Amino acid sequence: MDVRDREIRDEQRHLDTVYRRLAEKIHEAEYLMADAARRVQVGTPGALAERDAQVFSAGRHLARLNNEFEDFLFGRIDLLAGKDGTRGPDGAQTSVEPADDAVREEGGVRVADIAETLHIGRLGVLDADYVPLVIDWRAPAAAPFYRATPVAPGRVVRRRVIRSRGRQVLGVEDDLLRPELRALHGGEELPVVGDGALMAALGRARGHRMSDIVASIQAEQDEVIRAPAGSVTEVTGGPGTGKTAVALHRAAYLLYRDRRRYAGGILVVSPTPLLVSYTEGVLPALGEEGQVAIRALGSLVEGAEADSYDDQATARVKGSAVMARVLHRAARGVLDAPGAPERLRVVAFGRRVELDAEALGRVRRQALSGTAPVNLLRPRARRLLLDALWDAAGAATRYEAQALAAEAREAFNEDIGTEEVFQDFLDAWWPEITPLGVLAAMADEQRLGRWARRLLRPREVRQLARALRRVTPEGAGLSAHDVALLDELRVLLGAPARPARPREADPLDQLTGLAEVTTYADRTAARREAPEREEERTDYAHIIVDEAQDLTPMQWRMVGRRGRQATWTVVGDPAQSSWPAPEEAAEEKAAALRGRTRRTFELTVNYRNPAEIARVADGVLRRAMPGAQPPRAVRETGVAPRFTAAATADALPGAVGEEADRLLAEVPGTVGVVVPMRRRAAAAQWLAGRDGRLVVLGSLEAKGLEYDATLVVAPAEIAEESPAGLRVLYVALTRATQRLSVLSGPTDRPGQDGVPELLAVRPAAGATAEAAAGAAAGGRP
Ligand SMILES: Nc1ncnc2c1ncn2[C@@H]1O[C@H](COP(=O)(O)OP(=O)(O)OP(=O)(O)O)[C@@H](O)[C@H]1O
Repeated sequence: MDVRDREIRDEQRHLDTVYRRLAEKIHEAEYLMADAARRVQVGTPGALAERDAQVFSAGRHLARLNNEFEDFLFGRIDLLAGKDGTRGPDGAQTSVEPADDAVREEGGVRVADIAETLHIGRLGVLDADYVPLVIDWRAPAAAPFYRATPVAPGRVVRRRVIRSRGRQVLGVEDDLLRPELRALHGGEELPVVGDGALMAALGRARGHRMSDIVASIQAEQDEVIRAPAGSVTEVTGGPGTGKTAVALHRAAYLLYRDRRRYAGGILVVSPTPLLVSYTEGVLPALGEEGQVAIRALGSLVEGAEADSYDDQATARVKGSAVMARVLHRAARGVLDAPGAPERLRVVAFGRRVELDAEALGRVRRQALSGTAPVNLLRPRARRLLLDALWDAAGAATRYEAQALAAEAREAFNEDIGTEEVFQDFLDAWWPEITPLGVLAAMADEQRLGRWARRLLRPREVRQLARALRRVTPEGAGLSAHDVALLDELRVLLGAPARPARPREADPLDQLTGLAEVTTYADRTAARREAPEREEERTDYAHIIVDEAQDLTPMQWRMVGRRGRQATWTVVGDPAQSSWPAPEEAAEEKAAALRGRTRRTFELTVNYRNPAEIARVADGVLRRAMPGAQPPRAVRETGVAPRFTAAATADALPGAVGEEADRLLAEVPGTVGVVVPMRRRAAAAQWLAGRDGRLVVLGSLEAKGLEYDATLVVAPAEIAEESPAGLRVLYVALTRATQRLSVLSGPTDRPGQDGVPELLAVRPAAGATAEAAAGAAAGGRP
């Protein structure tokens, strides 16, 4: 048996022990649940509360244990003795530095004994004597697995990544962090097997779901994941540096550190529904089923769901901060609807009393003064109308005695206020306004023009009104930018009564037969929560914003409302921004983060793109943002990107089909075809009926996603779609993990080598001619 097989066999033994222990724990949890169920009949509140606590913790535990993990156990570290030998609650030594006598000299060789071996997995498991069989990856004792480097190894001698599926160990890969030592484990030399666990992970085929990176988190990423939750953790880094992966692992880490505070209270904001479905599986794989809300920007408002896209010019108008002022005027002005009643007539004191348009206008203005939400001002408007009628009736002069006047006034309010004529008038003159109702009113160019006076240009008014005409009264045809407007309007109008919020997913719900057993805690919580359901949820404890560079000012306002008390993790890359006015967004971002202190991190290594692809993308980055530093690609595949061309628009469908088929044949996993937004629907037809591994995307939809192979179609058109077009093209070019193919369209002007003009590598400032020539060679077919 060779060393590798022997090591695999040893790890298999350990995994078997772990599963035996897990089976015992599952058995225990089931017993506790059954026991609790038997006590359902006992009625005292104390007994109920105790039973509920027991059901809850047993249920949680059972749900997590039953979670089918692909690789429950994935790591191991072999450590020298710690400096002071103290142990933490998980049984592992806490000291990061080795003991002074951990290493000894023997005949000129430095020798050390392994004093502690820790296995790292998705959950912590103790044996019956409280000795750790597996350490949870988020526990402090697991940090050296991710942090140790040959420069700063701490106590770690060997780091091992264990590849397993279900209950079977498939392989091991070791890194030796203290190669200068002769390390002994149980008197025998510590073997080292294989290399490149990280490279193996990076090279694997991609599916339609993102995988977790728990077995190969790198040191700079681990620092972000475990950063203390205070204030704002801000992470920048180029494409493929793991920002999204790190953000999701951070959510799992925060839950582990302080579940009481964060359970159900973490919101992850993603730019598109595509990215939401791509990333959705990561947290369940980390054992955090249903604990975190991942939402697209277009799905943040309950009852509204974005299902269409704006062109860039319209998006610019809708996203701009000035919209907040336009909406403020619209929310108030919308009451002056065409056809609204212009006169109020009632009978008081036996004669007719009337308020004309002018008087009504005065009452309206008075009612609307200040900033209170319009729908909440109706009672005030009603009161002011009655005041105006009372005055118009000359009633004040009829009563000399004050007490008499007050009494008469009360009777007047009662009589007139309950009269049908008055109530009908109030309903028509001050109806309850919905956010969608205001958007519909804004689709009228004339009215919008009034509300946008001196805020928007006539061309922008026309554009905005036209775009809003697409939205139906039921809310179909909304874009993600409209949803931010709706959110703003909800605040300006005052939230109308909403359907009850669905209960947070609870691990207990996953247990068969328990969904119908409500617990004491549930019942009291439901009672406590009832009044809050009327309002929009604004109480997330932590908000994670992915692709933060793309949030418009209006979107920052929307997201900010959901985290007034929250701590934040904000990840993004300015070089990938498709929003053309970053300074404007920075202001609203600062307001959303409420001046909290920021801790910034930068990720520098591109784990997605092979160097050959990164070189082509970097050329575009230099055009898009001169001086920006691209991340460092760590892999080479030896395959250069391919450049082909369709000289005319007619040739495009055939060329796209041909190239897509070629890529499907070349890679085992997914193929993404990125086309200019306006060609999205057509391209889907060109490629209809192909393998399910193939996905067609508009340029703006590619954000955050990745594919084994990417075909970028008509790069010049993508670059010309908007002022931020070059950055959008940069995004498209950085999606592939294996192959990149670029198909020139009619406006691309490819050179002799087939490389479109935009992608031809220009020398970087200060670079030598040879270096530039070398880079260009990498980009040739
Ligand atoms: N430490 C790691 N081990 C294995 N794979 C990793 C690691 N870090 C990142 N990756 C992989 O690299 C790819 C890119 O990660 P991710 O999508 O999180 O990057 P990103 O910075 O969000 O990129 P973009 O800015 O382009 O959206 C993913 O496939 C991810 O699984």
